[in-house]
Amino acid sequence: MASRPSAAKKQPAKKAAAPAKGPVKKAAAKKAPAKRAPAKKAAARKPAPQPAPNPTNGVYRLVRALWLGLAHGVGAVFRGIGQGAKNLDPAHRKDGVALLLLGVALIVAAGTWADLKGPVGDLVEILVTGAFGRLDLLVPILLGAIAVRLIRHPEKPEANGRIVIGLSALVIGVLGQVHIACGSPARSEGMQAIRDAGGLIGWGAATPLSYTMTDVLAVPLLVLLTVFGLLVVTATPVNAIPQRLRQLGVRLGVAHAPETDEFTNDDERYDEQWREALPARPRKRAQPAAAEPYDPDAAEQEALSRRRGRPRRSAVPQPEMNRPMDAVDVAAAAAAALDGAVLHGMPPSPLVADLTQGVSTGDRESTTPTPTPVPAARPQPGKLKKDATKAAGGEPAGGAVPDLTKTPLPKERDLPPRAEQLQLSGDITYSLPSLDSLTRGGPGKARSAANDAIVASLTTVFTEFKVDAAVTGFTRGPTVTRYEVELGPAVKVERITALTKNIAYAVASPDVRIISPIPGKSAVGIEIPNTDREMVNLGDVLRLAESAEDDDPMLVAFGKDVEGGYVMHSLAKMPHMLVAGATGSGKSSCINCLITSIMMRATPEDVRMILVDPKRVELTAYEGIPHLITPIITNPKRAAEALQWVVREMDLRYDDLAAYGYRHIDDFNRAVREGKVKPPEGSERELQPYPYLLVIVDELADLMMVAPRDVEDAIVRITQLARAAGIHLVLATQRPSVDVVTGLIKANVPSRLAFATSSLADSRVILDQPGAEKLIGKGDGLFLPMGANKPTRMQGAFVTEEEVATVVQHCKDQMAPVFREDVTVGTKQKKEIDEDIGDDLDLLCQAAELVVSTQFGSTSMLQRKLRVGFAKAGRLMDLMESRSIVGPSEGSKARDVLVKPDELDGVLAVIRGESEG
Ligand SMILES: Nc1ncnc2c1ncn2[C@@H]1O[C@H](COP(=O)(O)OP(=O)(O)OP(=O)(O)O)[C@@H](O)[C@H]1O
Repeated sequence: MASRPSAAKKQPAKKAAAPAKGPVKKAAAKKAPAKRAPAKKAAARKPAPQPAPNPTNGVYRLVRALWLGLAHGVGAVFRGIGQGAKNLDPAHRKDGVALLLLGVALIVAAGTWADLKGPVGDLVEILVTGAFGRLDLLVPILLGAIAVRLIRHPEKPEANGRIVIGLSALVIGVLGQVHIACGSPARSEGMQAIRDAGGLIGWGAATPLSYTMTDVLAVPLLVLLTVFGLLVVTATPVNAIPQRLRQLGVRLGVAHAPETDEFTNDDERYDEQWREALPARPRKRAQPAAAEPYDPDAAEQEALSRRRGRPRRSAVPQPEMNRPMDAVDVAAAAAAALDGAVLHGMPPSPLVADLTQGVSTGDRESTTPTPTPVPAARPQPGKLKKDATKAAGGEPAGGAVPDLTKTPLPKERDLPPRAEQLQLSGDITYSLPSLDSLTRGGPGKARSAANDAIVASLTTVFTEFKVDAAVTGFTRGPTVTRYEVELGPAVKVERITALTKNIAYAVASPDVRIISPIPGKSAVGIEIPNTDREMVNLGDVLRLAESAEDDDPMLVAFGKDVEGGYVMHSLAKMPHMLVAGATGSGKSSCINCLITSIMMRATPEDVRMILVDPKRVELTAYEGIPHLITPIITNPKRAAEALQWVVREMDLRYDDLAAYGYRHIDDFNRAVREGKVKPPEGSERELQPYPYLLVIVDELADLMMVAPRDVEDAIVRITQLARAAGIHLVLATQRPSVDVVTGLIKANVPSRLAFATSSLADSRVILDQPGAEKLIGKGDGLFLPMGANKPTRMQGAFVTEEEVATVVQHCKDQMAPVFREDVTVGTKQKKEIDEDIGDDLDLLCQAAELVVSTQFGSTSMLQRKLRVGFAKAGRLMDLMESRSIVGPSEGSKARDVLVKPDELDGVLAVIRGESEG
């Protein structure tokens, strides 16, 4: 009814405008007069006040102008202050609020506690006592507490809302109860009666409840409100109350602190052990941004430059340059230069080498001629072991741990003093298992009735929803078929994606995945699981690799993609991979395929493996294969140690690469095979090609639980550098959460294989995109190799336990594994360093080495060579005397040295506390 007159009013205006402007302008013409009409009316009404008496007109204008000027001025001042306050540092603002609250608390305290007189006192009584009743005394305390909290925790603004809500509930609940407890005075009894009870707040909270439900129900409800307020203020969920009470009891000293978590203890103990065992290497963390695309070359270059940044020292000793050499110098230089091997039949010591190097790089200028440096001979590990054993009175020093890798060298040398490489022992002729040991599958179905039925269903859906699209073909993979849909002109791709649920309904499968577009085609792909899925046999994939005559030993079979092509990749090019998916999704089968592929295609000379299986049952089938360099590791702590060993191995390989001038282990190996590289003269080392080292971890989460920092550090270090050293990681986990697959790990592991995940979040962690949550398990995977930005869907290959057993037996029959004993013994023995050595362990070792290798027990030599004061040198001498390394002092004469150079290793082991255990 109301609209009708206005429509009627508009009508004439429209008509009037229409003939002049034409139809296009109709709308504008329609609106404009309608809007203007009321304005005109107002204008017509306005002139009424205008006729002001003429004589006062000027004064009126003046007063108005003055008033407006004043108002603008005051407004500008306040706006300026407001703007200034906005620009104020948030910390100052918070402090200001807190101090303001403190001031208010002070005033309220004066008004309520001290009965302040005057207008402020009256105001406090009206506002505070009026609102809070007899609990007004608590208001200053409350305000004070809030102010103190604001000052102490300004960084937690998110808690403010919670505290306001909690306090409000608390105050209302308590005051309501006080009101009821004081006899529920009504408004009619006067304001004083209400002030003597719970105040207006109490009255407001209790009266409606009492009125509608009687006091009997009102009180428990108000108690509940109070409890709620208390819980909110203290941020305590109801189920955490016992724990909070226990904590409170512990704080008040009436309860005992609960036992610390076993893992925490373990972690601490483990960290402690590593701190003891590892050389003091600065704990540097690489910080590649997780979001940045992985560039292995850049990462490697960066990591390499960091390595090169560290001072390098020559193993070749150089005598001191700045003053005439005395007898001591000559003895020290000669012992080190001739490497002890000539003089005393013992290998050179890295410490001595470093010491002599330190002598030569003094900060003074050279004045004396330098003796010709003699290249240092390389030590013989076998011999070293024997020596270490001998020194500790016939007991094996440091267990069966080979010396050179057990105590990682603190400094880099041009040539690592070791001859031990991972290698096949003897002249074994190793034959690879025959492909016949793996079952042969069929070629795979090309088309089935199920596919035709789905094409029909899709066509029906498009027709029913009136989408101009048609299925133009499909490619059938083992698990899913991808139907290609071409759209008509001007049909949006979104119309297909919007139909996902309808398509899923029509084909009776929830796992419909839409790819838009199919890479390289102007078509939308709809992946729908096959009702008649097929298995992909590992043997079939490997047969293809064989026929392709690709002899890369690291080439492994992954499965078959949705277009029916076999998926194979070289792990050496990946260069590190993350395999993740929910339990039962097919990870272990994938790992089995990887290991079996390696066994089928590579000799232990080509590829060596470290298998980490914290679940204990997944990889037991591979126990004893010759490709292993250590028994399968099931203890997560040992696994963490093994990763540290891999870092050391990588460092040693890099040392070789640097020393012989190669950039990649493949080039070095080729040169070794062609006899192009020779060990330096005097070295007894026999150069061997380095095998690839493949480290497979079947549950990363278990490792990350035990030693997250060390594992992450090691993984990051390995993944950054190991590519050129021929070391590759495969990390599998069924818990792809951010605390397991951390940003750092992700940023350095560029190839990802996702099997079915339980959530979209997991898919994002693995692939940085959704998709894996739509996979259907049992080997259905999305593969994102390094450099690709769209994952490929594939069905993982499968190898049966019997096939694995046959291949393993073949390998085991040919040779036994040659284990490296030092892989997991890094910290096996708890070190017991004598108390009197204290922090001087390193110095003492250096002193012992210097004295024994020079056979010269002089305190002043220690002073000079170790650059320590007289007191420290004397103390070192005393420590050596108490360990029977040197004899007693004979005045100004040098002391007798009681240890022969070939016993030095044992003595050092004893000093380091490694000989027992
Ligand atoms: N590629 C595959 N082809 C066919 N079936 C498979 C494939 N992969 C896995 N399956 C089936 O799924 C089952 C579970 O696979 P698998 O043990 O590899 O899962 P998982 O992800 O390792 O689980 P968990 O983490 O619990 O060990 C297997 O027993 C097998 O029947």
